[in-house]
Amino acid sequence: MTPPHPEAGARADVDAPAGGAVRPGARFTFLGPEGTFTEAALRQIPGVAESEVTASVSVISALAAVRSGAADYAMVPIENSVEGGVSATVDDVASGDDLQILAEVLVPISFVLVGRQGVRLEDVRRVTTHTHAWAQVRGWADAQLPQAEFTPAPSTAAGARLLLPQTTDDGPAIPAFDAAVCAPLVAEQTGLPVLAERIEDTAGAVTRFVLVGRPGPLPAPTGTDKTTLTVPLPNDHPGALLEILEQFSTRGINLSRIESRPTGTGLGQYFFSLDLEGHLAEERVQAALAALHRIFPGVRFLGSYPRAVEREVQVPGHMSDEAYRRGREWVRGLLRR
Ligand SMILES: O=C(O)C(=O)Cc1ccccc1
Repeated sequence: MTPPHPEAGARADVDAPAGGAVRPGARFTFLGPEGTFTEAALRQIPGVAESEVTASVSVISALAAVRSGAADYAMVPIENSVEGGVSATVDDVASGDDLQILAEVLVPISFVLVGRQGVRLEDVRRVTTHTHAWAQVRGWADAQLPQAEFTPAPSTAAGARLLLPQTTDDGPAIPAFDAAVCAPLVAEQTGLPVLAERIEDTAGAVTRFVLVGRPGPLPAPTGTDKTTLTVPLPNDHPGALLEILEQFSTRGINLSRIESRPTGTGLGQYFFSLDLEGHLAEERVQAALAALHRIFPGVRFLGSYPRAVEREVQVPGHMSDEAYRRGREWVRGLLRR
């Protein structure tokens, strides 16, 4: 198992009472199979070791299992410090039945190249792995494996398993791939030989994973929280992006991620996926969301949850809950005159 990142951590608590994150006896799923970075993220959630855990073959099927009730929570990758957003996750949570993020987990990422039995580094021609892993080793592969052709796999661990001895009805078959890029743990789990270690182009890369459930009570505010939203961007609304940003800026709300994604309905149709620093329990966050909803009724709330890296949110004095309350009371007083 990948050791926890020094800054990693998730405060979802399986024993948490109502208002806490994860229910006891919950069933979990993750982007599998055994040995993915996503599994390493899931194992950081307290109580998972004693819970029912099943592997899903893709992000989409993990989230579908939560929507259908086949699982209560899914761990999926959402963002990488080198490669950016994981589109399968960002897009899937933005449409269909509502889902809710309950926790985030950071996992440090380092890759090895494993080979099928008997293959040497210089013989590698066909490589497979997850597209996000390939994007993070492309420079190394260009230099060390200039002849190699890349084919995407559903996950790093799924790609590595394609190198194991295969048998068909006609007897043993040579695997379709020579090598795969995966976590060091997968080499231990499968016994596949390691052809090269630490092959990532950028040392210190971190992937952010989210634990997703069906809509329910919010994890309690901790003072170091994040809220995730998606906002459709009407293309007949001049200044729409500026108006979205203004709702946060005028309320002193910092954004920690913002990315645009095509809606898939036609060229020029986009939505924004963003994380803001703060919790829905805070007045300034409520005010920003209410304003966003007036202007963009399609805004979707995807959860408020503790940040993996604790960093107290600095709220300007005039944006505090107390300042909002005083303002409201003053106006009410005027109406009572
Ligand atoms: O394929 C995996 O192991 C995953 O969990 C997805 C992924 C791939 C590459 C970097 C981080 C996460």
